[in-house]
Amino acid sequence: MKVLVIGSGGQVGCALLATAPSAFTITHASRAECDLADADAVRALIGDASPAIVINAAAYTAVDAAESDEEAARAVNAEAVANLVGAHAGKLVQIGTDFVFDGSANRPYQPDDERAPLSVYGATKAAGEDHLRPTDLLVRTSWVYGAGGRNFVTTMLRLMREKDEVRVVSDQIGSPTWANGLASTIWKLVGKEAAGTFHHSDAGVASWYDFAVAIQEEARAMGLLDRSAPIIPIRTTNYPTAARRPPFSVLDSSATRALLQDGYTHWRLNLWHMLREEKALG
Ligand SMILES: NC(=O)C1=CN([C@@H]2O[C@H](COP(=O)(O)OP(=O)(O)OC[C@H]3O[C@@H](n4cnc5c(N)ncnc54)[C@H](OP(=O)(O)O)[C@@H]3O)[C@@H](O)[C@H]2O)C=CC1
Ligand SMILES: Cc1cn([C@H]2C[C@H](O)[C@@H](COP(=O)(O)OP(=O)(O)O[C@H]3O[C@@H](C)C(=O)[C@@H](O)[C@H]3O)O2)c(=O)[nH]c1=O
Repeated sequence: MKVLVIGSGGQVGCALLATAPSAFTITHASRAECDLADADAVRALIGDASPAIVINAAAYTAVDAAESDEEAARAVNAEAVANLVGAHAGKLVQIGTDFVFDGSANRPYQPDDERAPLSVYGATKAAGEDHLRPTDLLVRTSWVYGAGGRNFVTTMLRLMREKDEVRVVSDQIGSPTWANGLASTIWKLVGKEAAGTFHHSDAGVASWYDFAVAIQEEARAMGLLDRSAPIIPIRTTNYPTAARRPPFSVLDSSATRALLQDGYTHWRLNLWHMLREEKALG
């Protein structure tokens, strides 16, 4: 079966290419090959590739920059999804975010829970979800990181090498998720011909502070960091950002796990796997 992976230069796009099962014939396109905001370019790409399934891993993911760049964020996160649906009669697989929720829940978010995004990024991603058809597949995930990508883990490793101390918010709770595990779940859902909305996050919850502490501990243990910087827990109000973020955005992935009949992997174990890959990249 022919699958076109769009956004192949991003961290999830790379992970999808790295984990693609041999049963699928993969073609892929990066931003340089197709600007998703250009409806004609999208039509041409899909016409040339003639895939059965399109996986869209491209997005405007700069959460703070989106607050002052709404048009560009909407073009990629929402209008491009409409362009893809318009150009492709077969299944579209779209990747969604925990940031469509406002974080006021006192239990993990279910796929059909009400969305109430706090940020432009979250709002434009929610608008993108609204373009999907019942036959399409939406996989929402959270706090994604992959080796070689731009993400919280690689930012922390840099700050821990450069700074005398690192201050990290301890009052935003979520589930860090390894891009490779997410990609494997997407391929399994595609293999099962799943449609509708599914959640996939790694098991366990953490604050960004907890995550930073684990990153330093694991990176020190495997020799990826040769010094430790004090990590100071702070409140969100003491780390002002352009975008508001949900204080609690844990996703309930149990329906996904039940359908796939596979287990959860704890985020800390997947962090170790990612750091091993990061070390191998040098
Ligand atoms: N990162 C995270 O924590 C989370 C991500 N997600 C979702 O997962 C998906 C993948 O994210 P992730 O891999 O982390 O993000 P990345 O930022 O690593 O990758 C996104 C890719 O999209 C490309 N892109 C941006 N604009 C366009 C455009 N106009 N046309 C074509 N390509 C474009 C980027 O290219 P370039 O680099 O050249 O700009 C980049 O290669 C997204 O839908 C995101 O919303 C969901 C939850 C958490
Ligand atoms: C770099 C840094 C960030 N922070 C805070 C800011 C923020 O509240 C939190 C995470 O920061 P980041 O900007 O790295 O991550 P952020 O871009 O908010 O991550 C989000 O990205 C989008 C794409 C998603 O879909 C979400 O699931 C989520 O992963 O940590 C600190 O407290 N100290 C620091 O030194």
